[in-house]
Amino acid sequence: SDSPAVEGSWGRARTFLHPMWQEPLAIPGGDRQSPIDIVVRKSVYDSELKPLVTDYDPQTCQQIWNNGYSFLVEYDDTTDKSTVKGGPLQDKYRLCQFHFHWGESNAWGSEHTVDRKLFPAELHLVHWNSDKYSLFEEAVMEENGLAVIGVFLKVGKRHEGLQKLVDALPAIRHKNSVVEFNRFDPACLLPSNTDDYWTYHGSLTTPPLTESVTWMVMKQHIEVSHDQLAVFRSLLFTSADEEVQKGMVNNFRVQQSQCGRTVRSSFS
Ligand SMILES: CCCCCOc1ccc(S(N)(=O)=O)cc1
Ligand SMILES: [Zn+2]
Repeated sequence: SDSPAVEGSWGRARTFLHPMWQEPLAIPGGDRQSPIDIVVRKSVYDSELKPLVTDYDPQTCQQIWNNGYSFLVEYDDTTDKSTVKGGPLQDKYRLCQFHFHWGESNAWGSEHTVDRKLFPAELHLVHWNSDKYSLFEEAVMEENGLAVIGVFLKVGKRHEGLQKLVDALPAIRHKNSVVEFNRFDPACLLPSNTDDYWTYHGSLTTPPLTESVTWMVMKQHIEVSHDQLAVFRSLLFTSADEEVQKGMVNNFRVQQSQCGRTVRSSFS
């Protein structure tokens, strides 16, 4: 059927499969898709990997909006004001947005896993190669066009820096709602140690799924409170005019095969 609601394999119960998560049949190339399970003992320590250097300007924060898959905090990427370099990167990459993926319960929600360990949520800080390209939309199609920092979230103490963002979410409950959001420093969402990470070549985890991403997944997680995550789950996939409202949960992609790729670690 073409409706997003599909018959669950258990008969009567109906599961809502968000249109985006009906995996496409053919993917361009398709041998470096994301997310994957990071098998720690198979990762290879690379002493040439440098520490990550992030330089974010909170003034470049512009808006926060619900795009029907997640909520995005968008930054002004018309200049090199908020950037990442170093690590596995040869060039400088400009921050354009960050967003999260989470589950309906604290038992799952992350896109990447570490030795099959699931986290309740995962933060993605999305950057594009401004040394080689002039627009995100251009870089998204290119081999080394994007660099995404992944940070795992665990349930624990309240994250004071996150709260400003959590307080803005009720205003963007529905798909396509936007509110102005300024002066947010994404560095507050990074773990204290950003020297230890895994890196591999992969793809976007939502359409267009292009294989243009250098992934840098932080070894150290950050902690957020149960209540803060509950507000993420109060968002909706659907716009205000839709007859059936669907809670924005489980907005993660199924894991993809490693296809012989090597995951490198910056730590031994
Ligand atoms: C040409 C427009 C493309 C819009 C889509 O952009 C994305 C999609 C996924 C990711 S993720 N989950 O892999 O970090 C980052 C950015
Ligand atoms: Zn993402």
